[in-house]
Amino acid sequence: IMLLESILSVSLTYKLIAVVIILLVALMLWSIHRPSGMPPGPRGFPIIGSMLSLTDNLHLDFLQMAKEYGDIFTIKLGSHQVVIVNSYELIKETLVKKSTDFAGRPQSFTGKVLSEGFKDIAFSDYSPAWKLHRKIAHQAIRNYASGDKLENMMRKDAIPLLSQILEDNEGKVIAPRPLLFLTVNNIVAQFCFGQKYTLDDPELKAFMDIINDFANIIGKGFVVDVIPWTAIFPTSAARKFDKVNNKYLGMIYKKFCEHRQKFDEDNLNDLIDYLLDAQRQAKEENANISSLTDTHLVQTVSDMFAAGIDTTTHTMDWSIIFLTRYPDVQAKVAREILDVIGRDRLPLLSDRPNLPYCDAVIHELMRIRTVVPMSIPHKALVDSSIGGYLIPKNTWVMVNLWAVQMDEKHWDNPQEFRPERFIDKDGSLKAKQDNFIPFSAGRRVCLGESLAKPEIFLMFTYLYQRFAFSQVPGKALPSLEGNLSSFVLRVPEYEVVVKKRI
Ligand code: HEM
Repeated sequence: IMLLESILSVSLTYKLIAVVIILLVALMLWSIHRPSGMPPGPRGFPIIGSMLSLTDNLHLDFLQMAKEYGDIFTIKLGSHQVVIVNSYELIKETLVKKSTDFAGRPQSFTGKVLSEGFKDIAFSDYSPAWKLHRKIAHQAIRNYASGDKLENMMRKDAIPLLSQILEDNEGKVIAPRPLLFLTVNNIVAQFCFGQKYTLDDPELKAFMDIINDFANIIGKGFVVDVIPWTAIFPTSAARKFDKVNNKYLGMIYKKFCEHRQKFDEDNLNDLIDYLLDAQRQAKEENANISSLTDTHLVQTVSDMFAAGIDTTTHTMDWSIIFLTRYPDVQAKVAREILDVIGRDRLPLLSDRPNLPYCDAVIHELMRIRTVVPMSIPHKALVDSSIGGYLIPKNTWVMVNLWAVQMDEKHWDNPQEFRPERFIDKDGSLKAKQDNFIPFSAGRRVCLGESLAKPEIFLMFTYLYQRFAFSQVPGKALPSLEGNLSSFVLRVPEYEVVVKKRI
């Protein structure tokens, strides 16, 4: 009897093991299963999908994969099927023609922490609250950071400070990054909360460290964003991320509270004032303020601040790197500015139509090193399609802006830095071009485009009117290779020699 019992129990154990193995295999097969009708692509491994085949520079990986799988393909990242769209036509179908279908945002772990539960603009899903905050932020840009307001802000404070520092360093080797950060920070911080900084201000340094820390910690994303159950293993990176995020939000909350204390509805000066006034109006009208809580307001400021500084600083960094490598282009830019504007006054926004070469160089810089090359991930809000392929509801969709701006079918020798490609036969800037969408397109198009474009134009023309940048003697030219990290194509540390031009 004992022998029979042990045989039965062994076989029961084996049966159980067999059942577990079958379930695991089924789970693994299910995890790499792709609904039929979706775009083709690599199958990947169970659980991790194709994560191991990706580098930091996703835009380059995806461009390479498009050669094998086509302009639209599906890749499994952890537990998510992600559709990658690589051509202008298909991106237009996704973001413009089917704008509402794909206006969602994946509800990622990182996004949730950064946005205190998706109460911001950039990470929150398509919703009435998102629409409301986009509208308010847009109006605030129009009121406080466009046209004359922006021009005056830059001429009065941000640019003289930058000029002074560069003049003090005449003929010396400089690292432009902190100076560009200071300038852009002064513009965005003035717009957001009326603050100006000097280079040695500890608060400026704290903001700069926070933005660098975010870039280093978040990198291409956390595993937990694509394999959510790994959240049960708190990593040191996750702890560091929490710490930096709390420090950052703490600084924005401080500005917010200071503004609340001295709020005067008849004297609105910046984004925070404007948001507080929107909240006040909603309260007075007894409207539902569930999407105008203090957290929502702080999150709008946090988004504008974070999205507005890194992008523009790195665009200006790329300008110095390319124009140092192409001194003939730099000389031509300076000649055009001096011919049209002269030496005695600073450039104005109204000079733009008369500076087509400068405009073409800015366009070419934003084409060849688009600073947000993979945009921000989108999500299908309904069952839809792209290029005839099925895209089920909730699928993550990423558009490869880099692939569009490097498309050999549209751009002649796209790797070549050639501003003339944006100039017409009659010498003027070409009209709006297809295949040039550095700010993305459709409902989620960059909210700060109307601030970034004039800001970059003014900074660019101010800089090259007054200063020349050149290679540090005996040192290699700064690298043209960027590194994609938390959405931005970052410039590696670099140095140049600065000389006064006028
Ligand atoms: C060179 C400068 C900039 C570039 C190239 C750029 C590019 C982009 C891109 C590609 C997106 C993603 C659009 C999408 O999801 O399809 C985006 C979103 C966004 N940008 Fe910018 N950006 C720049 C500057 C700015 C500035 C100056 C601000 C604000 C002051 C800003 C605020 C935002 C916000 C809030 C979003 C999220 C919009 C939403 O989800 O509805 N950006 N930007």
